[in-house]
Order: sequence, then C-alpha cells, then structure tokens
Amino acid sequence: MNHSPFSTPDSRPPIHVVAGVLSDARGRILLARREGERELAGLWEFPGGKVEKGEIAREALARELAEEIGVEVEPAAMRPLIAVPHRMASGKRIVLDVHRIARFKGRARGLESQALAWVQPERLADYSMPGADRPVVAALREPEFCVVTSSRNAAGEALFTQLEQALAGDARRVIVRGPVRELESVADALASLAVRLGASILFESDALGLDAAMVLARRPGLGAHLAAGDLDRVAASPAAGGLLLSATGDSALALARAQEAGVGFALVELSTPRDARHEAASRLARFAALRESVTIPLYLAAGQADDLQAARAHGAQGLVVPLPG
Ligand SMILES: Nc1nc2c([nH]c(=O)n2[C@H]2C[C@H](O)[C@@H](COP(=O)(O)OP(=O)(O)OP(=O)(O)O)O2)c(=O)[nH]1
Repeated sequence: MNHSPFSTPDSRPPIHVVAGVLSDARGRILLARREGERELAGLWEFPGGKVEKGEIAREALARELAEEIGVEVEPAAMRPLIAVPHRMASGKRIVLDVHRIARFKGRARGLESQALAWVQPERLADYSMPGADRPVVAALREPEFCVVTSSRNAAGEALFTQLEQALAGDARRVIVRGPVRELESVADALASLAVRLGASILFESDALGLDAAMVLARRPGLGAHLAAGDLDRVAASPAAGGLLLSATGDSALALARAQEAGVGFALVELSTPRDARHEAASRLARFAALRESVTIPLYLAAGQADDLQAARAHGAQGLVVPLPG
C-alpha cells in the first residue's frame, strides 16, 4: 500500500528535507542556527538539509550531519520521528523528515560557522524555529494519542472513576464528549488528577456551553474542545490566552480558523472515500495535504487501517482513539 507523504494534490513534488534530533547524556537536544542571508535566517532548526538526487533519506541525513556538525551516524541509529508536509509563506513546499539519532560518534561543532545550542526539551519553545518545526517539537514533547470518551451522558463521579483508570494507564490527553451531570462537584479533583499525572482533560464547548467550558479551562490540567461555531468568539477574546484549547477540522479552512483562534492542537476527521480499497492511502494523502496548511499538532481520527507510524509519516502528532468501556 502506498503510504508516501509526497503525493499531495500539487503536481510538483515537495522538496524532501531530512533533519536529525541528537540528544546528549543530559537529555538536551541539539539545535543549529540558520546563518547568513538564506531563507529563514536567524531561526533555529534541527541540523540537516535537502536529500540529493539518488540518495535515500538516511544516507542524506548521515551526509548532512557529517558536513554540518562533524558527527558520524550509522543509518541503523536513526529512528523516524515525524515527516511534516509544510507549505512556506513563499509557497515553497517541503516535507521535513525528522529522525531521532540514537547514537553518534564525535563532538558536535558548527562546521559551517553556525551557532549550536543544546536545549532541554521543555525549553525548545524559547527558540524561534520555522513553522515546519512546530509539529516536530510537539512530536518530541506531547502525547501520541488523543483519547476521546463516548458521548453517553455521564455523571461527574462516574466520569472521575473512568478517567482515573484511563490516566493510570497511558492516556495523557483526553477529550470528554457530551454533557456531564454534576461536573462542578468533580472539576477540582479532575484538575488535580490531570496535573499530578502531567495529563490534560478537555471538555466540549458544544455540550457545556462556551462560557462554562472556558471557565472550566482556567483550571490547570483542564481545557476546552471548541465547536467550529465558537472559534471566532474565542479568537476575539483576550481571556482565552494561555488556556488549553482544541478543535476538530476536516478542511484546510476549518483548521486555519482553529489555529487562528489559538488552539493548541486539533483533531482531523476525514470522510471515508467511496473506493474502500484505497481508503488508507487516500486518507493519509488527504491528511498530508491538510497538514501542509497549518502548523498546530494534528491528531488523525483513526480509520481501521491507519497506524501510528503511517500517521506520523504523514505529519500527524498521532491518532484519536476511543476510550474503552
Ligand atoms: N535542516 C533543516 N531544515 C529545515 C528545518 N525546518 C525547515 O523549515 N527547514 C527548511 C529550511 C530550508 O528551506 C530547507 C532545508 O534545506 P537547506 O538547509 O539545504 O536550505 P538552504 O536554504 O540552505 O538551501 P538552498 O535552497 O539555499 O540551497 O528546509 C529544520 O528543522 N532543519
């Protein structure tokens, strides 16, 4: 099955760029500054560059890392992290194909007179990076799965028990669908549970009403999942700054509006094409085309044939998964 992230509607293929995430013994990540008069000069990036004709991605990355920072990396030490299809403001299209580097030989130094910085993952946001790198930083720092509860009408206590179990497992980002009875009585407990476990729990503005959802989202650990009709009001509201917000989109326009409103991530739900034989490949190609137009992390609502690796290879932060039970 064709899982290529390079088949998007534009006829000219995007430029394939490879980049590496190198870590030191303290878990810090290496960034390099783009110097000179080049496009995006002054911004920080993951070391790498364009794949040349006849090269495969890993060869190109090994070459770039040797040329730019003087380290030797074997292809077997490279693990795909995410490949981000991205359209720059200039209209230039790239796929930023990023690999984690499990081990390397040599001491990294800027062989092209570029500044280097070793940065703690939680400090990456302090460095200005190109738009294509936002999903990469998210892939390094944020959860791979977004868990969504069923929209069955829940009661606060039952929801708390359900989420306590989910968070005791792997779930770190949960969207609660539908209305919740007596939510106020468990809101503080849910917030402290989320904070304690480094998780977040978001409530639908559709189900709670926008004002109530935004008040709830002021608690650390909680957030609001915005209905499309609420995005404009939130975009115009200074009170929304700093809150954890998300949205769902199925078009470039809807996702752009969500990004504009300041959401931290979005879910992408794609309709199923008629020809089921090509479903997985065509969904992923359509997803990649949407991915090009925004920089917020995107979770793909999973069709049966999608897997995390294929989604990541098309620029997804991860998959939307239903909460069991
Ligand atoms: N290496 C690297 N490139 C990135 C990142 N993010 C990002 O948008 N890019 C872009 C910048 C460039 O357009 C392209 C990398 O190609 P390059 O480093 O060979 O770019 P360049 O501008 O020097 O190339 P040229 O066209 O002048 O030959 O990918 C990143 O994190 N690492």
